[in-house]
Amino acid sequence: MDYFEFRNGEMYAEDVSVLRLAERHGTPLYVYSRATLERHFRAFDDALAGLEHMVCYAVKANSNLAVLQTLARLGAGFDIVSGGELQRVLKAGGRADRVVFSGVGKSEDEIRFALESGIYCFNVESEYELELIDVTARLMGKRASIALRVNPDVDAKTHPYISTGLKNNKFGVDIATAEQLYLRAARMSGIEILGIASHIGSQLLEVSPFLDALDRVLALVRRLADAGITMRHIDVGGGLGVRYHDEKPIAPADWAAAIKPKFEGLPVRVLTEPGRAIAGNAGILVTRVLGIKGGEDKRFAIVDAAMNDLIRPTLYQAWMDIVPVVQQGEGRETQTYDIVGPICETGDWIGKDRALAIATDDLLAVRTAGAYGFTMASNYNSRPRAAEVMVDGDAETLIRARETFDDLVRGETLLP
Ligand SMILES: Cc1ncc(COP(=O)(O)O)c(C=O)c1O
Ligand SMILES: N[C@@H](CCCC[NH3+])C(=O)O
Repeated sequence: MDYFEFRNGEMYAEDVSVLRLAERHGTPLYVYSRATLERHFRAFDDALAGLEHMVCYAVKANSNLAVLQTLARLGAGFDIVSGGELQRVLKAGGRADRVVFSGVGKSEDEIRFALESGIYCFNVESEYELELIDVTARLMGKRASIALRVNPDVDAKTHPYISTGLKNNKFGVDIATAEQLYLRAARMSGIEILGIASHIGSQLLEVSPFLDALDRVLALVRRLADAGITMRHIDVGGGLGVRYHDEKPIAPADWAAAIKPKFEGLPVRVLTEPGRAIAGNAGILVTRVLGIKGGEDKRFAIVDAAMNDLIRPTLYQAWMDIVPVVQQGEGRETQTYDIVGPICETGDWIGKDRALAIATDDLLAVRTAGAYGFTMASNYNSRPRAAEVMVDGDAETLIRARETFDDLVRGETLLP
């Protein structure tokens, strides 16, 4: 559910007209709803009530500072995958001691920055990384808290590009060899073992892969306990899906109800790292129809948003809902369009074969664009990145200004 609704045929973001937002801030424009972000975070937090837990919002989904600040104020933890994301969390007022640092390729600089900042835990993804964290921590006179991110080899039944927990995915430590690595870690003086993590993929629409992965993780937890290594937390990774089209997402409460019995009698803290399920439906991308071309065989609506603004359709053949911001019948016949951007790539499309009653200058909203929208944007074709606006009730704040042409050449040097 979200707070983008139609009133008298016109789309509203909470209590603000999307048409007005586009007039004020131009297009393409990302619009976020603060109430939606808050409600989704609370849905996870409430669902895990009764268990000691920490909901670590996956910053990669949407790292706008105001988004992070909104969640930090609710007491969120954060899942980061780079030093840049840590910087953003700290700048937004997030607490370092609620940060877990995932990612397959942490650099020494990033590890040092995380240790200096006092993060809660590194999710370690390989033996060489464990060694690097150990050495770095010792040189700094510190001990690094870690969890091993184990790869449970479970099919999450999602798009191959966003599956993370299969043996042939690059993520994590093979669960079969993890016990040996824990035993090594236990002997490292720069390392303190805190827990165990796994992550099986994103946009998951079934609970069973979570349960399969958890069973494998818990079997390892028991073996480790026998070896004298106790886990203080278990990070149950795997991102709940959202509705882009006709998917039936799992509610956080149902997910929590399914996993809770597994933790009965286990004195551990439960962590989870939702990104898309918190931010996805909290955002739309507003774009203007620049013109229409083609005829009977093929019609294109050229819009001012492109794959540099929203790459999900191009990258994953993702279906994203596209709706007119103002539903107006007059002078508009419903036709089938490919909705394409101005970028010089055949693959630059936002939607294909969409039946829409639209005309030049109309505004369209791409729904469920709050996650992996702006964060995956680029300057390809030297296009300035879009502005971002946060709506809160009937108030709005420009939380990131549109880039200018000057921004596009800033920081570069001509040869002498
Ligand atoms: C380790 C880790 N944490 C969190 C996420 C966020 O996933 P989602 O946005 O599906 O919740 C991902 C993405 O797959 C991930 O790999
Ligand atoms: N960027 C992906 C999800 C990646 C999840 C992170 N491992 C998407 O837009 O669906």
